[in-house]
Amino acid sequence: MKERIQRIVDKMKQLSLFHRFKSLWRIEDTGDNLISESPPVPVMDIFRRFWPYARPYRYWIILSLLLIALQPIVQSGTIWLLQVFIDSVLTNGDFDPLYWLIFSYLGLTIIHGILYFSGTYLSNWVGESFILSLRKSLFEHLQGLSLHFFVEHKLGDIISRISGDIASIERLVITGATSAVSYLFQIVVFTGMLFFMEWKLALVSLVVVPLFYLVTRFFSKRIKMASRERTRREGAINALSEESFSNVALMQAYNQQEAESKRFSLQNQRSFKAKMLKVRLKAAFTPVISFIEMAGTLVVMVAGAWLLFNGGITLGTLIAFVTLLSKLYAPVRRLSKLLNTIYSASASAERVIEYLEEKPLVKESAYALEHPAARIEFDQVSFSYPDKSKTILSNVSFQIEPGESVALVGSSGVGKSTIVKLLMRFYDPTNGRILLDGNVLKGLQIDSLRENIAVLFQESLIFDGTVKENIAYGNPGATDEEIVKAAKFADAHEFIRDMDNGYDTWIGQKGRNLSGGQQKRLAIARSMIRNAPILILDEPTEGLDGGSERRLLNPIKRLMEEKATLIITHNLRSAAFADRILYLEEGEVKEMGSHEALLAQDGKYATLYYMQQGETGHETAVHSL
Ligand SMILES: Nc1ncnc2c1ncn2[C@@H]1O[C@H](COP(=O)(O)OP(=O)(O)OP(=O)(O)O)[C@@H](O)[C@H]1O
Repeated sequence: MKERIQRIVDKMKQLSLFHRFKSLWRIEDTGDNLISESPPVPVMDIFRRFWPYARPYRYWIILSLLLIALQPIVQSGTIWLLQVFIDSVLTNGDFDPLYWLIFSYLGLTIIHGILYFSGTYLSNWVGESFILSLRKSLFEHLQGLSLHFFVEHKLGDIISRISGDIASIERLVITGATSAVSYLFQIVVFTGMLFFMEWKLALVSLVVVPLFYLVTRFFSKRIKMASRERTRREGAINALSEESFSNVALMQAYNQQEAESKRFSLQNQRSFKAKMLKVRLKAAFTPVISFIEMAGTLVVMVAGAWLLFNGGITLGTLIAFVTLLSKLYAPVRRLSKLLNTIYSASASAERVIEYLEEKPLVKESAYALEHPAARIEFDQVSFSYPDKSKTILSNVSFQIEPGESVALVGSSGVGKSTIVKLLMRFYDPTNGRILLDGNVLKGLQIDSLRENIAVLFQESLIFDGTVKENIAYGNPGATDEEIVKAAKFADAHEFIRDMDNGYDTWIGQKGRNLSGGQQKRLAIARSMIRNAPILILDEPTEGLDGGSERRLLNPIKRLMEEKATLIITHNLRSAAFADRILYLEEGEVKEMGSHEALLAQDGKYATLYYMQQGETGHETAVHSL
């Protein structure tokens, strides 16, 4: 016998049945962290964290609870009317109460309808208003985070948290809390009635309460795990879709559709597995709870029968007790199910809390700078990116006087764009100071600093809107005349006029309906209309052919007039017309001076310059301007 059992156990091990059964209820660790898990937060802390958003609606929540609670009372009234109808009208043949019975029945049905409509409408209104204010505040919070946050996090996942995860929190804070209150209320009332009816049997019926608790805890924990996995995978699916479709040209040009589909399917399969685990858990939960309920009822019936035969209670009390017990189990079951919903919603809440806890890297200050002359000074500035050990800039010092232009040149990755990011306060220096008109940048209100800067990014950032809207982005209060003037300055007026709807032409997502040069000129017009005393030009002629480049140089020079300008460029023809040039190497300023002075110095700048001239094979465009 012992051997036979051992053989069965061995066979089970061989088939790894036990392991397979266990793995049916677990999330397998795939080690794939496309979107990492958010830190766990206890449910009560989540509730406390989000309650302030629901607080303004607390009286409406109470009213909707009342409306919901009144509905079963009215329904019970209609059942009572039916009883009166059967007992008085049908059984006794007394037709007197018939008229008031009919009117009362109609009246109660109308009242029930009104209660149902107002209760449903109000509870949904409260829920949606909560989502509205939470989503708005998360959006505003994210807008205030540093650029670094958006470098570190996937855009698709951010969108998935703003849209899907936010809505789940409502199920926890509003629907969850209000339903929990109403179920608890029913449980307290029914338990009180059971004790009032027969306290000994009531005590016996409580035997299964710890079982309810343990089973619910077991399932809730696993449902939460599955929900965390599911929301994480949904974030990954969004992130992959966003990435693939925003690089659709690259994907198609390199025939990467299949590889992208594989990556996408993998995340979908993991999301599917997590969802199926959740379904298994939820589907298994209901029969397990029913089994406990039945066990509780059986225990009560056995104890009741014993009490009945020993003269402790009457048969009527026993039947009424068991009927009432089944009424108690309904809210208990609902409460247990609700706990599962709350735990699964808490997985989404953790993802939102993770973002809400993020703080901007740069601290805001109160001092707003008005109309600066724009004298910029970098004083022994050193910098490393957060959590990175590599020093990107070390002891960089230079000044830009009002109206002066300075070009930053040097090989790729030397830290030119990083200097701009520091000037715009996307980051603060690790050491040293940056000053504007003698004020340390860290002590200035960020908005007031950026209001005084017009920036022409390397990649012309065009958004889905009209030509007019894209130019006016630099100064939302600009008049039509000012927009046209800026476009003329930027040599953009001609091509805009030739478009189907002129300045009202829709230019499509990321300006895909425009050529590279046209996008650049629109971006110049936008910088122009800002009329800020500081100008930053990041690779202004990058990616343009010689003709387009020459056409752009004039508007750029016009844009630079009377502004403190910082130009980043690899193209030394564009650098040459700056008043001063800073040659950077390994995060340090190696040479500084005018184009002519640096050529006379015959150092690294001069070598690079002559090398480029040799490559392009023609004289500097500067002299031809
Ligand atoms: N967000 C970031 N986190 C960590 N390192 C970064 C980050 N951004 C840039 N770097 C690193 O900082 C260094 C300087 O980058 P930066 O963009 O300033 O160079 P650059 O001189 O402007 O280069 P390019 O001429 O190619 O545009 C590079 O080594 C880059 O890898």
